[in-house]
Amino acid sequence: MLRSQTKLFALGKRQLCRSMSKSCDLTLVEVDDKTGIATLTMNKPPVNSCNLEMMRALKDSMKQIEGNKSRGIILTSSNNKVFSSGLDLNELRNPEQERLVAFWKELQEMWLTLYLSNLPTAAAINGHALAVGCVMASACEYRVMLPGFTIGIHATKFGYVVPPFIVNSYLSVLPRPVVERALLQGKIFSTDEAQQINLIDEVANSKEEALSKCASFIGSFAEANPVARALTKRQLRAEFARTLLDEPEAELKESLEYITSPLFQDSLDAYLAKLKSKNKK
Ligand SMILES: CC/C=C\CC/C=C/CC(=O)SCCNC(=O)CCNC(=O)[C@H](O)C(C)(C)COP(=O)(O)OP(=O)(O)OC[C@H]1O[C@@H](n2cnc3c(N)ncnc32)[C@H](O)[C@@H]1OP(=O)(O)O
Repeated sequence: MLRSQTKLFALGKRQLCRSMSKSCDLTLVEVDDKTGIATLTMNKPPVNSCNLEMMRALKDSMKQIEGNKSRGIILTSSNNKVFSSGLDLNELRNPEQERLVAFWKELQEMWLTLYLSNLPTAAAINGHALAVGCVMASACEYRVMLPGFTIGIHATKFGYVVPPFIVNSYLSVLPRPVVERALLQGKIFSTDEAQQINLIDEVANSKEEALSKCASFIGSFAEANPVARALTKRQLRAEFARTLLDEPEAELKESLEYITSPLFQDSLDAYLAKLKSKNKK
């Protein structure tokens, strides 16, 4: 069942099929009646930062789409400047333990749901995709990005030791030496740079074009048996998901210890202050 903060639209009929929410809709799902492809739009102003509720809405939307027998998922953003600014840093700052546990579990589950989705997945990256924003795009099978934006995992710049499943997200797209350098530098790539290293597959000049290229990619599996495709994908991806499938509690414990450490909290304070001061100048 759809959880709150998610809407399901049927594009062909242009009508709202189902809405469980009277508050802000963090995700929007539109299914194209002709192609059967679902577009999952992140819709959390101002910059699609992923707090607990956002990640839950994303996970639930993906499950809903899978349950509706759609042919594929295109992940995109309602903000034409920002695809996603990654984790909501406010969730990590002086966190309350119970919420932090729920938050981190939701990150693990949301990533597993996307990374191991039975359906073909593609990201129409119509804005900056930073940190977990980049991780979500990398978890998809195909990426189309608009020019003039940035993408990358810069966690080391704000004092975070990148956890293995995030490293693996990059490793499933990029060669190991490139991953090592990018993560250690906290490198953020321009659209052109991302295309040069194959972090993205194509560049599109508009969101419509990006969605269309993603739909063509998903359409390329028309001849594949969906069950065989899904099981083969799972087999190919299982190794990189192993830590979270087998030992989520261990990963959780390690991440929580790190997030609550003075080393990380001090770095985060400084980073957040810098982020806020940008808007006061
Ligand atoms: C714990 C680590 C786990 C694993 C390791 C690897 C993964 C890392 C985890 C993450 O994902 S941490 C998130 C890191 N993300 C960022 O550092 C992004 C920072 N944001 C930006 O660079 C910019 O906001 C932007 C390029 C995305 C968009 O720029 P612009 O359109 O100019 O918007 P503003 O900068 O004015 O932002 C509006 C508003 O939103 C606040 N904000 C932005 N990003 C975040 C965020 N990730 N979490 C919380 N809040 C965020 C920003 O401070 C502004 O707030 P005001 O109150 O000043 O309006």
